[in-house]
Amino acid sequence: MHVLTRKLPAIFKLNLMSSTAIYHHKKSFNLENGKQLRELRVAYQTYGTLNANKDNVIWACHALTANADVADWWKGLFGDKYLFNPAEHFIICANVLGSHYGTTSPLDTDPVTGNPYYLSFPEFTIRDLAQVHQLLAEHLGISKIKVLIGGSLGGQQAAEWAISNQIEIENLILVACNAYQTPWGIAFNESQRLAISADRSFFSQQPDGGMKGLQAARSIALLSYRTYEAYNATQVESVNEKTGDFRAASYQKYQGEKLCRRFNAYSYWYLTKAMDSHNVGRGRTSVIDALKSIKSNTLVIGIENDFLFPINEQEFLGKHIPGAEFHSIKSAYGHDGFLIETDILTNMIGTFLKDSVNKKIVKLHKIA
Ligand SMILES: CC(=O)SCCNC(=O)CCNC(=O)[C@H](O)C(C)(C)COP(=O)(O)OP(=O)(O)OC[C@H]1O[C@@H](n2cnc3c(N)ncnc32)[C@H](O)[C@@H]1OP(=O)(O)O
Ligand SMILES: N[C@@H](CCO)C(=O)O
Repeated sequence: MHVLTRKLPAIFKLNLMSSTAIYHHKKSFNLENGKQLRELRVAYQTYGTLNANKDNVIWACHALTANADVADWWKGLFGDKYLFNPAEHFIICANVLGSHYGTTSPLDTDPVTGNPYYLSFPEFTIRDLAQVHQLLAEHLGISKIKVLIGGSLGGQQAAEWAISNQIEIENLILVACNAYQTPWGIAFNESQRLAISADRSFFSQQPDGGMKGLQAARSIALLSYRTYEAYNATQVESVNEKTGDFRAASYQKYQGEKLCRRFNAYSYWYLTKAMDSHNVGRGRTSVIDALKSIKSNTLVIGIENDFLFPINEQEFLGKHIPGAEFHSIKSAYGHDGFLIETDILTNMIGTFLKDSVNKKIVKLHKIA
């Protein structure tokens, strides 16, 4: 199978209007669990220019398998002709800790042993991912973010970062995410890790170890990202005569292979564990108190038929984040709709940001 022999992907497809950079954090990075990474490298991409007032920063946090090139994976919302465009904004997106698209990951060499980490990479949490964003912001001299946005695992990071209150975040946009990972979400992730660990090559500690397992993991994950309706709309057979070789089966295999062409099982393993760790209440008085501490103007968007992060999870965020607006959208795609329904997101977010500017003007008038 080609999935077992394929080389790891090139780190980035370069985007012409953007610039890609690496931040080398010169000190050790302390993880929430008390462990340390002696070296930390963060790959990030910027688009546009920071203005003189340093108040045009749009920071996007990516989901499980994406990378720093937000104009590629969130095209329609980010890019030249879109709501978040480089002519107006200074857009930043960093590849998360543990992902191999340029940031320190299990495929890197452990400076202590001189060998690649693979399964000796320390576990990390969503809070650690947010802390890495904070370090990058400090390195870039950014003390105010106009809009912090993320969907799914990206939204989890954005929520954690906002709660940490280390940087001013004027507007926070949380899409298809939650305040803590539910038993349902953890069960999906564990099932995917079971698939990976059933592939004994995962323990070979090679860059392409666990690829058959990763293929199965993506197939399981896809069921949580999509819907019954979507499969009926796209994978239904045109004839009744078949007893095998079904389209839906080939789709699952293909989607698994497609991920294996651009991802690795070790990053996937650690990132799903980070997702499981998500709980904004950990070490704080409660989940609700943590949400109540958010100071940003917040928009929460949920997808009505999101099977993985059901809409009640976003309603909960909207209810407990002070002054938050909550909206729901319909998407045939279910959870993955957050990556695809960019026209709806553009309208919703555009209106929210305009209203937020108007509210600010009214507030200033009142003060004057
Ligand atoms: C460096 C990089 O690679 S950038 C990384 C890009 N990805 C990310 O950032 C992660 C976020 N993105 C995603 O999760 C996804 O791309 C999404 C959700 C946005 C869209 O998912 P897609 O897989 O593109 O869409 P969809 O589910 O409609 O599947 C279409 C694909 O399945 C194939 N397909 C459809 N039906 C079948 C079938 N019955 N059998 C086999 N293949 C099938 C199509 O030919 C198409 O193939 P292609 O992707 O090679 O063109
Ligand atoms: N489809 C997304 C995961 C769902 O949030 C990704 O591959 O990053």
